[in-house]
Amino acid sequence: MGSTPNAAPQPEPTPEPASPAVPAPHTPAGREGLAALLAHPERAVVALDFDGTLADIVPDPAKARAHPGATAALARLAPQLCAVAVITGRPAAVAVRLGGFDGMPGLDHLTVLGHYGAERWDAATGALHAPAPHPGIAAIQAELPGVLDRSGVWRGTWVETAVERKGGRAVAVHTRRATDPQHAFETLRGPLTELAERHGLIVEPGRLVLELRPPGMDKGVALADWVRETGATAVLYAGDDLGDLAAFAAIEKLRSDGVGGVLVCSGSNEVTELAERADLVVDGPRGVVALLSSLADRIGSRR
Ligand SMILES: O=P(O)(O)OC[C@H]1O[C@H](O[C@H]2O[C@H](CO)[C@@H](O)[C@H](O)[C@H]2O)[C@H](O)[C@@H](O)[C@@H]1O
Repeated sequence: MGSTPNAAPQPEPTPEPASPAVPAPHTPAGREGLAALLAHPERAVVALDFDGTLADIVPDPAKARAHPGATAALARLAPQLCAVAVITGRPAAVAVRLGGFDGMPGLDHLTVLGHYGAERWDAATGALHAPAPHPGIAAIQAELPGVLDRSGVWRGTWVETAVERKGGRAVAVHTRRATDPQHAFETLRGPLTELAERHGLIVEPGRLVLELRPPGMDKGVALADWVRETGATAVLYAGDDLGDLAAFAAIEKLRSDGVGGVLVCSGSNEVTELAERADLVVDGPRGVVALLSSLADRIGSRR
């Protein structure tokens, strides 16, 4: 048997692209937290914010969706960890729908803590636990048109789409589509704070949004309770907005109690406070997907 003289030369097989390394935190505490997570992933948890972290920011909140690849990356990582959660200002059911989480293989034990932790949805049971609406919300909805009208900050078109009703449990006033979004945000902040306080509510400022919601819960309380419930020895949290600072503070506290922690900022030019406190800054939701994928690859390669 000789070789076939006229056979076309076979191309060299293309090597599998090497999976990118897990990005290194720039702080010693973050490196320690990541080392703890990688040493015992089965005892580690990952929690993520939704808008701006798992989903790109878009002008219409109803049109937000998980960044392409985000849900799949989380689903690949989740079975290798003790637990994963999404902690969001959205109603839990809305985040589940926008994220495409329900029924996603790999996310069968996902927990979604909505309304800053006041609501809870568990993929394992499909059950949604939500408190009764705060009575102040109905009063606010009635007074809000007058307050917005008196502020005089819009040009007639955006105000109809500025109010997000959030299932009757909170009201978010968005200024992203105003003629001058930052000016509208600053002009509305005082009157909306006065309105909220008069009805026993608080104002949660976010990325060109002022949310009027019940007090008594925040992402820090929600994250700390959930981490305690899982018994995790390491936790990574990723967020992008001011509401995520409470979760960062909770991780700093957990670290002082001996739990490894990694603070990840999904970077943007709209909010700088998180980047200043984070152990690792990634390039928005795209960077979060890359981080989740690199963790899934790294942990998976050792099994
Ligand atoms: O905790 P999160 O998951 O970050 O949710 C916080 C608020 O995010 C949403 O608003 C933001 O995303 C919108 C869609 O991209 C964008 O239009 C808006 O400017 C952002 O502030 C959401 O609409 C709010 O209800 C959430 O409370």
